[in-house]
Amino acid sequence: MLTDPSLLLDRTLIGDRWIFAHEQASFTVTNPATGKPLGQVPDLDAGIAHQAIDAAAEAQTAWAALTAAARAQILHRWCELLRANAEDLAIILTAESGKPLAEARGEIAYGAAYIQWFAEEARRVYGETIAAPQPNQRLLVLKQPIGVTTAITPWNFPNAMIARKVAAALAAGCAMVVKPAEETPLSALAMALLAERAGLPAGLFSILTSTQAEAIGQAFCSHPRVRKLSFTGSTAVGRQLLRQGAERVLNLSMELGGNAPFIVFDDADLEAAVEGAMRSKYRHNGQTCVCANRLYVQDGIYDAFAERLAAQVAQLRPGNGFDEGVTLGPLISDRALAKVEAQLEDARNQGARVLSGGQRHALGGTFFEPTVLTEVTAAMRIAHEETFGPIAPLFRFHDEAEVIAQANDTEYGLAAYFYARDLSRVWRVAEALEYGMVGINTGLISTEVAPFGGIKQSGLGREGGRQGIEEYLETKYLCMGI
Ligand SMILES: NC(=O)C1=CN([C@@H]2O[C@H](COP(=O)(O)OP(=O)(O)OC[C@H]3O[C@@H](n4cnc5c(N)ncnc54)[C@H](OP(=O)(O)O)[C@@H]3O)[C@@H](O)[C@H]2O)C=CC1
Ligand SMILES: O=C(O)CCCC(=O)O
Repeated sequence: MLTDPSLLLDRTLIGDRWIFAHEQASFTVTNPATGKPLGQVPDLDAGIAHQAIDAAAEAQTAWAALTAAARAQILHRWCELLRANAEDLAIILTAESGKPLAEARGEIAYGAAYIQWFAEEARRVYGETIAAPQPNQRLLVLKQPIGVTTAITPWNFPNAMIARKVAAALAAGCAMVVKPAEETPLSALAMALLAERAGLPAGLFSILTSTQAEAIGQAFCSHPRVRKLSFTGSTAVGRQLLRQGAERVLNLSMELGGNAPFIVFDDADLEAAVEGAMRSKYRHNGQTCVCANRLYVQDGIYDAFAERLAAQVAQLRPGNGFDEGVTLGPLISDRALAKVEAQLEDARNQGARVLSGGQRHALGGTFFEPTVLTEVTAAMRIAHEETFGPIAPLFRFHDEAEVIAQANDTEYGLAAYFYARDLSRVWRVAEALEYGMVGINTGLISTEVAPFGGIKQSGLGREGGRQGIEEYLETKYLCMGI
């Protein structure tokens, strides 16, 4: 099935050494759509994490000493290889994540775009001079790479979440050791192989395939050479890593959970709002941190919106991501399925009405019917918890102040969306929403050129945009007497 079968790996790269699954403990990667095994990868422990970090420390100094242009050249080559092998990478990604092939192709393009972006940004790292308070002083600010960095990434974007961390780190002159999610290590391994083929020196990008997430997290937080940890995943694990990192005052970037409100005002373009809701809610079957989680619709168009949304949702086709016409894959795990079912049951018990879907899909496994719920209220679990699944709960609201208060009534602050045409309202609402990212009359906000990240308990720091490389740079002030 793959044009280049060597991209499907049963070994991982630690420093300059490829470690094979058969050499030691290993684990099986399965296709969530079929439950069938895809292969074995090494199950590495904290001891190997230390080795990877030591190798990173050894390689990083020489890497940082290269010119930005030289680092950029290797990143550009890596990006070209990702693009040249895009179809194979998308196939691997669909197989391990369940994402429909068209979405997987989109993710490979998205990941490659981050690598290109940071290859370009490598040459745009600027210091500054400051007007000195004394005539015999000169004050300067330098930017220097932070050093050895680590990352822990989730299963929902097995390529792009790694790409946007490691490309920024490498561009800045850092090395990175990555622990990918246990469910989706194969995309990460293919990326590492292509980085090696692009000429990236050994040690700068190691992949720790492992089922021992907690021990690896502890190794990343405690090893004295590690200067930074960048994490994407649940808020609960993010909090734990923040606590662990506090011991060494570790530099931490956190991209955590969301509970995105999607607000439709009476004056919105109804068709556009429905289309935006479909894109935002059902991307990767609802399993992204920026997916619409709570849909607030104003009284005047509530029924029309609900009816149109349900009609669109009925067109979605769950199935194996490799099958023609499939638009929704399975949920990633039984745990994810149980969470979706529990939220749905709670909502129903408290009076929500199922307009469409509402149960496990006839396909079995972890497939769930795309669902639209009406008459949802703030008392329900679904109003407060991230769903990470294909349920669109519709809340009814009357006025702007009320919906802003409800939208902000959450510990999360990642993405928010709204549809409105009145220009004054657009500004008011955009400014009042307590979120790191706001989509206005659009359901898709992600791009490599803009800063991605959240406020409140959705995270710390930004990825992508010109801000992304800053996360991997230290600021050094020089005070010179002359
Ligand atoms: N912000 C986002 O993009 C994401 C948010 N989520 C949210 O989190 C929920 C649960 O998803 P889940 O996949 O379990 O997310 P987790 O936060 O558990 O997993 C994300 C990554 O963290 C690793 N990890 C897990 N526990 C620890 C630990 N104690 N120390 C260090 N690393 C750890 C995981 O490894 P391993 O795979 O080996 O367990 C994985 O690589 C979702 O339903 C969703 O609400 C989930 C994924 C992404
Ligand atoms: O869900 C996530 O893990 C965030 C990535 C989504 C995106 O970049 O749009």
